[in-house]
Amino acid sequence: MPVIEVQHLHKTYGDKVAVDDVSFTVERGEIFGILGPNGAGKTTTVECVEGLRTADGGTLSVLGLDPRHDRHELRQRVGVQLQESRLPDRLRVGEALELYSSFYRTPADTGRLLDLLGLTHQRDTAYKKLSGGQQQRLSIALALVGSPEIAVLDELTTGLDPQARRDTWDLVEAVRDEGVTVVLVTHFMEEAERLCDRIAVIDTGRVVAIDTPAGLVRQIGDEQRIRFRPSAPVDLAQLRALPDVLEVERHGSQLVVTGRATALQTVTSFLARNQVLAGDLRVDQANLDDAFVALTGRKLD
Ligand SMILES: Nc1ncnc2c1ncn2[C@@H]1O[C@H](COP(=O)(O)OP(=O)(O)OP(=O)(O)O)[C@@H](O)[C@H]1O
Repeated sequence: MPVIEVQHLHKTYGDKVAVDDVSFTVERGEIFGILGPNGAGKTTTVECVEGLRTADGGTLSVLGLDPRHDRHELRQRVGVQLQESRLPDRLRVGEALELYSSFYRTPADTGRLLDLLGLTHQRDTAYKKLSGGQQQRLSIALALVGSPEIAVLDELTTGLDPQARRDTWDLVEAVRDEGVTVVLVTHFMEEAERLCDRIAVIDTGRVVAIDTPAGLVRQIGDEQRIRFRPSAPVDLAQLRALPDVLEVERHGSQLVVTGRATALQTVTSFLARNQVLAGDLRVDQANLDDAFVALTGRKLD
């Protein structure tokens, strides 16, 4: 049974339609991504799920509860990591965890949580002395301190350097391995691709696709792009006529061939037959970036 069911969610701010028509379900134990550009309506969607905002239309069920009426119960069972959360500068890590623990019926073991999030040595460190990555890890710890069944993490790696980002990804996987269902709001393609079991792609307040990362890429076909510099002139008409080749473009001295999955073998045999060498050969598979462009007609960043 799904732990979250959202159907035809609609939310406006004055005249502005923030969420037009969003539907999705999240199964227990998965990492579910909500991916889309800035302003797509991701945060508004999850805030309605958390009971922090009231939807204007649609139905919501979270752990069998209605966020509109059961906010207090949901707060005990859904951990929320807010975008850009800040704590008082002088509050120490251990103190913050003890304080937040006191809000919950079944608080987590804070020592274990510090250990899980790699903050054991920072227990007595004041918030303002923590690095960006450590502050982010603390905000995840605070989302988990009530032993939630679901954790909602919103833009959790924005502003982190690449290493801290990768460390945070490992942590999210560790959280899921503890049995927590994770809803991850992100506008980073790489993050969604690496972490999520399934992704809802949201654009201008609507869901444009829901699938696994590989499924989203499959939706746009298994095209590949082959780039090389031929050592001798190539007959482009013959190249275009090869099976599996969809398109051939010349970019200066480089040829770019777009083709189906087996196009590489076809193209390299053709070149060998014509005694042409393929210099600087590079093959790119379609990725989630290409899928996003195909689904929404524009790039994510
Ligand atoms: N409190 C508010 N009042 C008025 N408009 C708002 C409010 N909050 C969000 N919006 C607008 O609603 C739209 C959706 O915003 P939302 O924050 O849900 O998008 P998002 O996909 O989470 O974007 P971001 O990644 O930038 O947070 C945006 O156009 C935003 O400007």
